[in-house]
Amino acid sequence: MIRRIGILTSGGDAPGMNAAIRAVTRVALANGFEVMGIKDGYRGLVEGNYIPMDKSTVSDILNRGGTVLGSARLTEFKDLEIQKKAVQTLQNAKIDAIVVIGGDGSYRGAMALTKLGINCIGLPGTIDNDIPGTDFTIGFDTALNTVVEAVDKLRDTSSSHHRCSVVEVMGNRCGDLAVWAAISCGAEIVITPETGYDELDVLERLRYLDKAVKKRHAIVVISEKIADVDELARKISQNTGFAGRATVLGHVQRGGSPSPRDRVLASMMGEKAVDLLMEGVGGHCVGMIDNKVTSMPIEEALSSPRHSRKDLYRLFDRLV
Ligand SMILES: Nc1ncnc2c1ncn2[C@@H]1O[C@H](COP(=O)(O)OP(=O)(O)OP(=O)(O)O)[C@@H](O)[C@H]1O
Ligand SMILES: O=P(O)(O)OC[C@H]1O[C@](O)(CO)[C@@H](O)[C@@H]1O
Ligand SMILES: [Mg+2]
Repeated sequence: MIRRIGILTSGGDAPGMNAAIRAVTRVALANGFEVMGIKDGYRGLVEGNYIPMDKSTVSDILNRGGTVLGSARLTEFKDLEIQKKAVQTLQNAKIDAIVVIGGDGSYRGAMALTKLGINCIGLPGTIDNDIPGTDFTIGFDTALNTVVEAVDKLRDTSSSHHRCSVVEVMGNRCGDLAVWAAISCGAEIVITPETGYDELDVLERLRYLDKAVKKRHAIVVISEKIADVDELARKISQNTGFAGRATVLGHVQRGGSPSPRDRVLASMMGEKAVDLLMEGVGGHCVGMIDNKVTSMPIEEALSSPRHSRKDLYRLFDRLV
């Protein structure tokens, strides 16, 4: 019988994590559970850094970016001995179950704890949209809005100066932020882990857009960890009619007030997490698939292939 539920946020923070914390807390309290907030992800969990949560603790956080519980990366949490220590600390604090809000790495920690007897439910909180088992992660929509706003602004100035803006977006080896932004902004080129990267092709295409199509500007949206964007911008200036400029959007993409869509997604997922724990389920993650809140074992989610994005890339190609 579960009496006290813990909540933690782990990995890179994402807008909407607070909405999830609020939903888990309020639904759990309404069902008669006690709730403890665990600070700074698995680090706070191991150190016993816990705070009691009541209804007012989660007031005024729905609209706030980041995570009020703090987040961290603790590599040592992969170690079985550390996990056992964490379980002991949780038992001392009488925490019987945990909702883990984070990415795939955080899910693995949740799976490990469940195997050691603490039922955990994972909620997908990351701007990268790189977690299998859900169509959308909490934070993706807000980050996409941030990227689109920035690219729209870059387009204005690029157009005035006959420039090509190379915009690097996050994604941690997942191209979703880049391709969704590229479609939303009418970018000329998108480069992601899915498209691959050939510098000569990019330069040739830009020369064509300049000379044949007579574009006043060009936008290249590129996922992080693929190329040195300053170097690419230099090559564009040297080898095409555009002056190249690179912008790395960086951590600005992780902040900001969550979009209504992320708030609702997080709230629905938070509710589902508590429902699952009440049913005695552990080691599952919550997802939104075809507009329905679902759940599946974390193991299954992490081993299933990601949905194909072919349709999105085909659409992009047909629109340029
Ligand atoms: N295999 C694992 N076993 C146990 N714990 C893990 C494992 N992998 C990661 N973790 C824990 O989860 C934390 C977060 O993982 P990671 O840094 O991969 O981020 P994430 O949850 O994938 O989020 P994001 O990628 O969006 O930033 C790690 O610092 C570690 O504490
Ligand atoms: O905040 P950090 O540790 O620099 O991590 C950055 C990484 O985290 C994310 O923002 C979220 O996973 C990735 O997009 C990015 O690669
Ligand atoms: Mg990850």
